[in-house]
Amino acid sequence: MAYTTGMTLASRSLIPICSKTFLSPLRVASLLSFPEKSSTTFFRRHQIHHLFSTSTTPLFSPVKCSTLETEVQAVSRPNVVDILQERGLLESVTSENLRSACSDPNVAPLKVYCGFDPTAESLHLGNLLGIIVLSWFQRCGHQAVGLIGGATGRVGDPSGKSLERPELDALTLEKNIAGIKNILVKILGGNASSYVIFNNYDWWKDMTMLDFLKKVGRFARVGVMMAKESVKKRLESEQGMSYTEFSYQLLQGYDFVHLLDKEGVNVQIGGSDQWGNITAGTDLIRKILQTEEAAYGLTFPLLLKNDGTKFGKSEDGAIWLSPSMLSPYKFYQYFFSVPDVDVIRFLKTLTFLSLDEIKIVEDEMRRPGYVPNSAQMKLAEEVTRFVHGEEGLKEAVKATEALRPGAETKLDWNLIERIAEDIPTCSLPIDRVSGVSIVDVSVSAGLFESKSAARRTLKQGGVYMNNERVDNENKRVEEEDIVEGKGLVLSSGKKNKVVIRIS
Ligand SMILES: Nc1ncnc2c1ncn2[C@@H]1O[C@H](COP(=O)(O)OP(=O)(O)OP(=O)(O)O)[C@@H](O)[C@H]1O
Ligand SMILES: N[C@@H](Cc1ccc(O)cc1)C(=O)O
Repeated sequence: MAYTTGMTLASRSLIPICSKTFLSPLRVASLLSFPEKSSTTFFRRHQIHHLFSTSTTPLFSPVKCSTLETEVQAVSRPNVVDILQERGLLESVTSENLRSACSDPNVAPLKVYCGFDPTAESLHLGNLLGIIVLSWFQRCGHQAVGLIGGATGRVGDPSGKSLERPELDALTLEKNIAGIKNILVKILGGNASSYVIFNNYDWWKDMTMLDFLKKVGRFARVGVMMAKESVKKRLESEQGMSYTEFSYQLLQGYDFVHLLDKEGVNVQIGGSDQWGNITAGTDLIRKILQTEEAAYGLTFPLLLKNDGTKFGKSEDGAIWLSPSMLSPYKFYQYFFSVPDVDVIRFLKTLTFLSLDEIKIVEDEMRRPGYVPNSAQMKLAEEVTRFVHGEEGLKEAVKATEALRPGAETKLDWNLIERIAEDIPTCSLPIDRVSGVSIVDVSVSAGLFESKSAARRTLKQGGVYMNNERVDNENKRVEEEDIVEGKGLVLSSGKKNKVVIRIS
C-alpha cells in the first residue's frame, strides 16, 4: 500500500513503451538485451573512475519512434548515470547495463527507491544526498520512491555503526516516521514529478517467523552474510553483534524483492555504506524471483566534511532538514559559511546548477576583485530553495539581511521575533534599558563580558543597535530605540548578537 503518491494508480502498474503494448516493469527489464549475463559477474561491484567531465545534457527531449502502423512518441531520456558520475555522485553500480537501460527510449522509465530508517524526527544533510539522487532520476524522466523503514527502524542497520542502535519505542517511531514523510513529500513532490512513499512496516507487520524463514531465510547464504563489511567489522569488535542486527541485511534485501515484485521498483540507491544491503537485495531477487538483471543497485559517495568526517545525525551540530529542528535561516547560514575549499564540491553534489554554470563560479573565485562568499551565497540559495522552498529561502534571506550590521532593512518587532529563534535573547526590565548607557545595557545583555570590552569596541565603531552603528561612546538607549516598545537588537561583528526583550 502506497503511503503517499504523486501519480495515478494506473501509471504505477503499467508502463508504456515505444509501441502500443503495455508491459509490466519486470517484463520490461527481462526484455532488455544484456551482453554480460553470467551470475558470477552480474553482482560484481563496478567501480567508477571517470569523474567530473563538464558535458551537459538537456533534460527530456521527446524523439519520434516509428512502429509499423503509426508513429508514436517515445521519450529520449538524458543519461542519469552519466550525469551523477560527472557530478561526483556515483560510487558503484551493480551492473554497467544500468547506464544503457536508463536512457534507452524503448525501455520504460525506471522506478528508483532510497530507504530511510526513522531513527530521528528529521533527515539530515547526509541523507539529502539520497533525495538529490532521487530527484536527478525524476528530472531525467524516472519515478522516485521514498521508503521509510517503519520495520527496519525497529531492528537497526549495523552498516557503519560500531555499536548496536538503541531500541526506539513505538511513539517515537511514529513521530519520526511522520517527520521524515513530511520532508520527503515536500521535497520530492516539489516539482510536481511523480513519486511514491512506502513504509516497509506495511509488509513486515504480518510476516511470521516461519514465513520469513521459508520465504527469505532459505535463499540466504550465511557465508555471504558474514562477509558483508557491516558484519565483519562488528564481529571483530568487543561487543560483537546481535542476531537481530545480523538479520538486518535480509530485511532490506527482501524490501527490494517485495518492491520489485509488487510495485515494479527496479533500482535501489543509497550511500556507499549501503552497498552490502543493496546487493543482499539484488541477490535475493535473482534467487527468489529467478530473474537475471531485473533490478539494479547504485551507490553514491558519502558526503564528508573537509576534515573527512561524515555528515550525519550522530555528529555534533547536525544540519537538519526539518525547519522545526533547524530554521531555514540557520540552514542558509551553514552553506553561506562553508570554506572556499568545499564550495565547488558542494555546488556539484548538492545543487542542480549545470556544470557550465558551476565552472563560471569557479573561474570567478580565482579572479581579482571576487567578492568573498559569492559562491557560498549561490550555494546557500540553491540548497535552501530545494529543501525549504521559495518561502523558506525568502525567510532566510530576510533574516540574514536584517541581521547584517549596517543593513538598511528597517527592523519591526515581527522580524525581531523571528530572528530571536536563532540568536541569543535576554529579558531586561525597562528601567535597565531606557535611559541607560549602551555600555551598561550591552554588558547586562551578555554581548560583552566587561564594560571595558564594550567601551573598546564602541570606540572602534564596532557596536550596532538595531543594525545602526553607534558612533557615540556615551550613547544612552532612548525610548524611540526600543522597537514598538518591545525590545531591540544589539550586535558587535557578524556573529555576536543579542535580542533584548523588555520584560
Ligand atoms: N554523510 C552521508 N552522505 C551520503 N549519504 C548518507 C550520509 N549519511 C547517511 N547517508 C545515507 O542516507 C541513507 C540513510 O542512512 P542512515 O539512516 O544510516 O543515516 P543516519 O543513520 O542518519 O546516519 P548516522 O546515524 O550515522 O548519523 C542511506 O542511504 C545512507 O547511505
Ligand atoms: N538501511 C538504510 C535504510 C533502509 C531501510 C530499508 C530499505 O529497504 C532500504 C534502506 C539505512 O540505514 O539507513
